[in-house]
Amino acid sequence: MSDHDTTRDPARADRLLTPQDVAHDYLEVRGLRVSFGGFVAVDGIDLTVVQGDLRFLIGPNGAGKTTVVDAITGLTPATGSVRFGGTELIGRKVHQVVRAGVGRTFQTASVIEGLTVVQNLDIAAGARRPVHRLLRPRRSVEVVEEAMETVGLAAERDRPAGELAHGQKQWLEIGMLLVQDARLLLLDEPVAGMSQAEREQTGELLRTVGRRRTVVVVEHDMQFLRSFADSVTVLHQGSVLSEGTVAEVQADPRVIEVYLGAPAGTRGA
Ligand SMILES: Nc1ncnc2c1ncn2[C@@H]1O[C@H](COP(=O)(O)OP(=O)(O)OP(=O)(O)O)[C@@H](O)[C@H]1O
Repeated sequence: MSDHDTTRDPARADRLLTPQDVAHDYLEVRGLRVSFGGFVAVDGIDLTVVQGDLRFLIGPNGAGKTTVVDAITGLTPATGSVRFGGTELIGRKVHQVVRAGVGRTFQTASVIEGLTVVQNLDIAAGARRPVHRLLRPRRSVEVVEEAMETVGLAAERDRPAGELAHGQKQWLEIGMLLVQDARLLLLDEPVAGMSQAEREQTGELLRTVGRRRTVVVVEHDMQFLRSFADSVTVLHQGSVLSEGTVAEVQADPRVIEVYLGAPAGTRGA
């Protein structure tokens, strides 16, 4: 764990889930296809991600990374199959995908700036709570407290989210996914704009969270990827170009040609 990481309690992240929650969890994408008008943005992608394998999704600008996340989460119509926890997600509405245990963050944090950390988490906890659990606030309080510890924001609980540092807002968003019982987390450029110290803390947080959840990280930051990725999928022009460990992918001539060898600006770094 990083030197900066004094407030997190990894055991708490695990206590948010029961063994039954995670028994069948893995993401299985088959033949995923998305087209906008006549333009095919995602062209028949296969992707399998298991719990405990911190997967990074990389590729040049326009490769289709965000569109894949949009398709999995129901924001963009798609064909093919996306299964998580035994549930088919294609054709489901956004709120149904959330109920199936899938959560995402966006490139720009979407916390409610005028509300405090704890209020943001409370709202997120309520969003997915089934009606029969609305009458059980104590469990919700516990879940919120545990999530706050996990993401290292317990000391900031009563601060308005708008006053948080950039990195802290991203951690709050991840906390909001934890209280929603998200078991598949899809994170779009979580360390963009962060300081080095914040990146390290975020990496450690993702490791902790990813131990018992399925986590996919869309990221351009190669240093961050080298430090924290367990495995990598490289997209190019809507298809999977390469997949493997960081070392395997970095040594793949096709990846060097279209991505790693490209000027940093075209990688969106
Ligand atoms: N709503 C849309 N309508 C039309 N084309 C779109 C739409 N959304 C994305 N695209 C196109 O689909 C392709 C894939 O875009 P996407 O945003 O998924 O790429 P990306 O790999 O996430 O890129 P970046 O690294 O720049 O975020 C691009 O050519 C993009 O212009």
